Amino acid sequence: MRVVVPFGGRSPKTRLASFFDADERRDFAISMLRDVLDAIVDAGGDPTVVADAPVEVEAPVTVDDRPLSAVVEDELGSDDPVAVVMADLALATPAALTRLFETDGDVVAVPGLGGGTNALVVRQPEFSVDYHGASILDHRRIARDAGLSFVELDSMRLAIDVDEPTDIVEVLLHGAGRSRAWLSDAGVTLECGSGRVEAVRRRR
Ligand SMILES: Nc1nc2c(ncn2[C@@H]2O[C@H](COP(=O)(O)OP(=O)(O)OP(=O)(O)O)[C@@H](O)[C@H]2O)c(=O)[nH]1
Ligand SMILES: C[C@H](OP(=O)(O)O)C(=O)O
Repeated sequence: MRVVVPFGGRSPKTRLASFFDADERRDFAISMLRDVLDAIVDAGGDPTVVADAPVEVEAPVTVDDRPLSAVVEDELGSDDPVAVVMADLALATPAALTRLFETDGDVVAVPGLGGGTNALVVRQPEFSVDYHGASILDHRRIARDAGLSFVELDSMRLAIDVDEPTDIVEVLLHGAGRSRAWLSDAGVTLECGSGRVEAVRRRR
């Protein structure tokens, strides 16, 4: 399946600014992108990165600096199915993505923690995207208004997009690829106190 991977590489992961400076955030974002691309290829997908600035990865990259929804919208609209998988799904595995690609429905969506839409499979050209905010609600409505079936996939590995420091905890707990290694190299570890487990950074 054709898989579009949007990547905002100019100023990524601003919500992690309490942990990482701008260069580090870009480096970490590229590590996650590479993990996601590997998982897509291992799941039999054919990825294209649609980025707002050039980035060197082992997949074709289209550079387009228009807003996210506009660039993804341009990738939809054909009769062939297309998937959209966000670049910050550091826990994505081939098995989780295979399940996504094989789930039936005019539109299959993986809700992200907090209301986003972490992944989509679109099999009907009448669907359109509206990202940001609680986009899962918008995507449900857009599908319903177009008379399309909208199937939501419950997947822990695809529901966690790495936006906030609490998401870093999940990468340290469950991650295996470059993203987890990058965090360890940056001195980020888990701190288990009396409350919820936290990520902390020991600066060197
Ligand atoms: N092509 C493209 N992709 C984007 C853009 N903004 C975000 N993305 C991608 O869309 C997905 C979700 O991004 P967000 O988590 O909302 O944004 P972010 O810039 O990575 O992080 P924040 O600065 O914390 O909002 C990720 O794959 C981003 O790389 C954009 O303007 N253009
Ligand atoms: C782009 C946005 O991502 P989030 O800000 O939820 O990470 C969304 O999924 O609508």
